[in-house]
Amino acid sequence: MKNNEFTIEIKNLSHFFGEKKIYENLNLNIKKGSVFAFLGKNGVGKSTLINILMGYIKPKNGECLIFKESSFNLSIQAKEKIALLHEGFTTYDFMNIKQIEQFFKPFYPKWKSKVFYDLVDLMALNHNQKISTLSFGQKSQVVLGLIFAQDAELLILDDYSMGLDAGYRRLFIDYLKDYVKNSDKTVLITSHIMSDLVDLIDDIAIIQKGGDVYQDSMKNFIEKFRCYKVALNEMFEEKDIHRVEIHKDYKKIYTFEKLENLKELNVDFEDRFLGFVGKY
Ligand SMILES: Nc1ncnc2c1ncn2[C@@H]1O[C@H](COP(=O)(O)OP(=O)(O)OP(=O)(O)O)[C@@H](O)[C@H]1O
Repeated sequence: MKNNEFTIEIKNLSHFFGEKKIYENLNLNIKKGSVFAFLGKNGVGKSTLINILMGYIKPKNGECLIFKESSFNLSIQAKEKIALLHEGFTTYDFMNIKQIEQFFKPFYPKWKSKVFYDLVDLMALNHNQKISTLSFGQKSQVVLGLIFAQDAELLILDDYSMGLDAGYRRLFIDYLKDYVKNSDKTVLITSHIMSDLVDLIDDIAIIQKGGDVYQDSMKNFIEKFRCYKVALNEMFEEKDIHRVEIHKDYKKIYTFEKLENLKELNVDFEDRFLGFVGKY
């Protein structure tokens, strides 16, 4: 983290779809130079937040600031500094690889053609191949090339992993690490693939159905949110327990408390995340 400036400020944000509450009075600050992950199960409102941040949806209440400007009314100068990868992003399918690079280039003052071709050429495709004829994963790779080539100050990646194979996903994460290293670039990321993310992320917000949001640094969450394996008949005070997971011969207790005389299990981030939000 480079300083105390915020790239994104979300203030008292509330949003509903009809009767359905997505958030109520959500407050989040995303520090300049940090990687922030917005996590949660399917359908809790991750993409909705990104839609609000990009000005596609007007929230019922509250405001979001990006580079200190209202997200609903961003200037062109601010938009030029944001690269957005949206879930289900479709490119201009009728163009070929070369044409799409040429098409995007004039919109972004800091465009880096080399970055685009470095990424795309890893697939060893002919630059004259039409986007519509690429496989789903190959399309995603072209899209990521278009995103990184923008050299944006703020990267917003909504479910970046769609369709990428394991090798390319890792390559992408390595690219992202380089992108943020020694720079003031800020990244907001949502993903369902947790194992990729742990080393990369500074801060997390875990959103739950009904709008409850947990916020902390990744480091604190991993340190403070504990898992214990205990006998089925062992009883605990409700205040000590975040979630109980019942197995055939034992149960797992997930908690922010340090429970004396119990053996803490060494679980990975994905287990902790699932212990926090529940599996189903
Ligand atoms: N325009 C809309 N009208 C009504 N409901 C909507 C609309 N857009 C989203 N929703 C609902 O709001 C909730 C949040 O949707 P959203 O797409 O933000 O979830 P998400 O966390 O990104 O999910 P996923 O992980 O599956 O991508 C869902 O229940 C969805 O059905």
